[in-house]
Amino acid sequence: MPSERPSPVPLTATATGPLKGRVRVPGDKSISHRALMLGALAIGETTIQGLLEGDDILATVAAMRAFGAIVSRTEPGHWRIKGVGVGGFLEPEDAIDFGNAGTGVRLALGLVGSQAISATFTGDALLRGRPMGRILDPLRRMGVQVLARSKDRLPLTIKGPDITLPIEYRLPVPSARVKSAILLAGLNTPGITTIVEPTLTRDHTERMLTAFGASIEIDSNEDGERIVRLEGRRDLKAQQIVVPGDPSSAAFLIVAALLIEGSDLTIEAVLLNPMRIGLIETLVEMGGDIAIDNRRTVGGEAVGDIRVRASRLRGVTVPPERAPSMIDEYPILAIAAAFAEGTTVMEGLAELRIKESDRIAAIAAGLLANGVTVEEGPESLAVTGGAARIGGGATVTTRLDHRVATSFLVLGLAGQAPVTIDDFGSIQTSFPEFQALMNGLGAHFERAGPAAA
Ligand SMILES: O=C(O)C1=C[C@@H](OP(=O)(O)O)[C@@H](O)[C@H](O)C1
Ligand SMILES: C=C(OP(=O)(O)O)C(=O)O
Repeated sequence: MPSERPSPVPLTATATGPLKGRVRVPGDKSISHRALMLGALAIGETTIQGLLEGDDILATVAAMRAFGAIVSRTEPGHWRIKGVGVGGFLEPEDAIDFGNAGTGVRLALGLVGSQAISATFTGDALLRGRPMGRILDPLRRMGVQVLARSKDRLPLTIKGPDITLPIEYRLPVPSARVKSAILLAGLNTPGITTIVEPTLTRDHTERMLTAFGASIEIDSNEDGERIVRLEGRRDLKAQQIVVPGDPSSAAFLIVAALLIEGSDLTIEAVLLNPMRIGLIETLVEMGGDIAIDNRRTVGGEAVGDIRVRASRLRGVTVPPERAPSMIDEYPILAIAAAFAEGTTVMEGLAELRIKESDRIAAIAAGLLANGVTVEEGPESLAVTGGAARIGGGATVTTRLDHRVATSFLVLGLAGQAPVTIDDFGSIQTSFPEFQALMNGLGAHFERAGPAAA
């Protein structure tokens, strides 16, 4: 299991030539977690093609096995999962270790919370430090018991009642994971579980529940808020799922191609769910030459090929209401902003303080170390770009955060001087192929010795 990480290994990225050709990125992380979880509850055998094989998803595979689902890998990216039926999870013998996977554990707490079993969840040091209260509070209202040594942090044990209560829950924060955890708990809850969503968030759970044959309705109320109603205790039917490319991974290639002169890169078969494309919208506003070809629908999700040509960017103000559609992309947007003419202001970033790391602080410190002008606010970041020389051999502290690590490697590839990250191990969680894929496009990375303590 990924809980104890190997010693950190620094990696240096140096300026690379134009990125050209056609590439694919690994499967979407959000959809990969959900496909395994719904497959584990469905009747019959679900097949998944294009599953992300990063550490986060492998932790979900192990968890679904521990609850009784039969999961096998038939070839790279191809998996089969035989479900146990709604309400059929077995009580696991050992603690379920989610490593670094914040999404995995939060969705699983919901999925397992309404089963009449007891299960203990844990994770690596970073995950044990992250708050789980926003998931546990609604689960407690459904009747789930929670036992935690330290308030609402891992490791913790949950015990589902014989019959969970359906709730109506108005999301206090725009979080797809909170919404999804409650809907997953609703699957084994008699009656109707209702979510009121004042601000839209990614809707992969709703789309996939529909595909698996759940009884789910989506509506809006007179205030324009989105209402999701799920009737529980209905069978799910196994599906054949094709996971599109992860736009949050494609984001690194998109920005690299925009910044590196002479690039003309196409990233094929990327998920284009409207709640995931805020970064593309922002980069186009900044003057990025980005075109979408071959638009199609795959398994109920919009997909397309993204063609990116190197462009001169200018700073913009990114409105706070766009945050849910690009929440994991601010680190790489900040790198793009460092090369843009003028200042890019990013607002409404409160959620970034509680991701794998405090991402506002991590990005600001990394950019400052590389000579970029940054202003950090409690919920905002302003980056002034266009400096003559970006990078300078500075070592960036990634705080074990995969998005921070990958973003600063892109800075090194696009900048005038090399950039070193203190550890590239975290990239395994979401984009294990990053280095090989970039090498294939001509990029060069150098491994240094172990990081100084
Ligand atoms: O639902 C999901 O799969 C995710 C939702 C987002 O988190 P929040 O829902 O907490 O905003 C995102 O940051 C995370 O990487 C994945
Ligand atoms: C926040 C993220 O995910 P998680 O919390 O699942 O690690 C992310 O992938 O950027």
